[in-house]
This record gives sequence, C-alpha cells and structure tokens, in this order.
Amino acid sequence: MAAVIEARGLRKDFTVRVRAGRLRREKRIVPAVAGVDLCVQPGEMLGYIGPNGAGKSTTLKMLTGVLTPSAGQVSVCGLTPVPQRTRLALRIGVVFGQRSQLWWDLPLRESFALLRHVYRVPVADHAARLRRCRALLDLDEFLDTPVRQLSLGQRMRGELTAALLHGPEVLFLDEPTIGLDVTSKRAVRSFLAELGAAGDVTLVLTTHDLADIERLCHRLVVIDHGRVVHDGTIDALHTRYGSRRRLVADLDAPLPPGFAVDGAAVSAVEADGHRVSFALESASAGAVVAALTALGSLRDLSLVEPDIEDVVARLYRDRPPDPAAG
Ligand SMILES: Nc1ncnc2c1ncn2[C@@H]1O[C@H](COP(=O)(O)OP(=O)(O)OP(=O)(O)O)[C@@H](O)[C@H]1O
Repeated sequence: MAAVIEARGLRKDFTVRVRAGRLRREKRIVPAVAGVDLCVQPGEMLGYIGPNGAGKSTTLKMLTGVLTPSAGQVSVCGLTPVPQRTRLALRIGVVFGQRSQLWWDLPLRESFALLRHVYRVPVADHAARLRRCRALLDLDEFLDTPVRQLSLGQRMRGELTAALLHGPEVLFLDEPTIGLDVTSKRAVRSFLAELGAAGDVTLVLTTHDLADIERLCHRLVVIDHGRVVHDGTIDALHTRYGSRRRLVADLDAPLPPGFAVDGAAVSAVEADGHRVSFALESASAGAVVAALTALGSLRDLSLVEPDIEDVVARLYRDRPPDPAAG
C-alpha cells in the first residue's frame, strides 16, 4: 500500500538574531527539525510527541504546506505540500489549537455552510458528514451561537467538524485537547477514536497529554531536538525502557524473609512492610497470587499496568544533549 505521508531527511532551520554583546546582534541557526524520516500508511493513528521546542509543530507545518522545508523530501497524499498547497488543502484537514478556520462573528452553522462553498462539497455529502459530527460531538446545543461566544471545548468540537466536512484523507491535529475540561476532552477523544476505528482517515496528532496517545494512537513517534528518538508502538516503548506490569499486594503480616517467586522481582516494600509490589518480569500474575495465597496473609491486591507517563518522562530525561547548544 502506498504511504499517505512520506518524509525523508526533512529539515527546517530558522535563522534568528541573538544579542552578542551590548550593541551587536549575530545570526544563529536554529535546527528546529533536523532530518526527520517518516512513513505513514493510510488509516494509521500516529502520535507525534516530544518535549517543548522539539520540533513537532514545525514538522506539522511542513507536512501541511505552511512552511517550506530547508532540506529533504516530503509527500502527503502524493503531493508536495508547499507548491501543491491548494490541491493538498482539499485532501487534508487541519486543527491547530491556536488558529481557527471558523468565522468569528458567524454562528457555527453558517461557518459550516461557507466551508461547503469554499471546498465545493456536494450538498448530500456535506449534510451526511455534518449529521455525523452533530451526533458524535453534541453540536446541536450551540450550532446557532456565534463562534466568539463559544467555550474552548465547544469551539474545538466546531473546529474538528470544520476540518472534516470536505472528507479529508488525513487529519492533522496539533494539541487537540489542550485546555479542555474533562468532559470535552472525553468527547473529543471518543470522537477521534471512532473516526480512527472507521479507518477512512489517517490521524496525525501532537499532544502533551499522554492520555490522548494511550486512547488513540497505535504508533508513537517521539522527537527531540528535531530528531526521531523513537518510532514504534507504545508496547515497544515499554519493552525498550523495561517497564513492567506490577502486582501490588496488601498483606496482614510482613512478607516472610526469603519469599520468592521465579521471574517476579519484589520491587518495593512500603514502610509498614505490609504492602508489597512485584515487578512481573517473566512470572505470570497468577503464579505470584498463588504463592501469596499460600502464605495465608493476603488481604487485597491489584494489577498495575506500566505507566506511559513514567516511560516518556524517562525518555525525555535520558535525552541526548542538544547538538545546537554550545
Ligand atoms: N518562526 C520561528 N522562528 C525561529 N525559531 C522558531 C520558529 N518557530 C519555531 N522555532 C524554534 O524551533 C524549535 C522547534 O519549535 P516547535 O514549535 O516546532 O516545537 P514544538 O515541539 O511544537 O514545541 P511545543 O511543544 O512547545 O509546542 C524551537 O526551538 C522554537 O523556538
């Protein structure tokens, strides 16, 4: 299957002027994206994450034709984004948190009607897509409200709809849940999950909210200092960083000295000695539970999945030094 997004050696260098002494300013090159290779198949849901300033938005801007790359090749839906920007706009949808594609003074409903004309969408297709978004994103309550009066969560639901009305093949989302309350976050996530599950649109999303990634993305690309430092599934990330499921047990008595189950490391014992945590290396949870039950002092237990926050925090902490620094 042909990739829907392909980038090879993608770079973006910004030239900035920095103070060098009291009156002097000198040019400095900021390598915002420093040679990214990316290949995305149709229907994939890709999370593109990294610490602040890693180069996520700059990559997205190059993929959507907003910024011209300094070097490298890029193709989205078979088009070269900047020179073929107008054609590309018909094939992709874009939701960038800080920019709106809605008309500020118009009610949402009218913004949607205008977008139908802008993209020349057949009436029946437009109506069907809008109906689906209205149902899934609960738009009806504020469809006749001017955009400027919408809450952030309502506006984001409007932006998502606006980005989808022309039936794009790829949807680019830059921080789609930033600043949203819990209910709106949940609504946006379920909507995107449903969209992804239907498989007719490829999703690329940047986020600092790892719950977005866990809920939505099968594949995770992590960038740092403009370079890809991980490309794979979330499971692969856990394997690479040695994250393990843990079994936490509350006991009525301290664990007897020498207690052991093959393949399960006792990783922590709390102060009172009655709560024990086992990192499950190769042992099954069942084997540990059986051994604990045999002790006769097992009161309670829970299985804790590896936490993506921990893994990503470790990945960011172990980041290589900034090649541009110094
Ligand atoms: N227009 C610009 N001019 C100069 N430098 C820029 C410009 N845009 C971005 N940069 C720099 O490029 C680097 C990457 O920025 P970018 O916005 O792509 O990062 P990001 O990963 O999206 O960060 P964040 O998570 O904070 O949004 C940063 O060092 C930033 O300061």
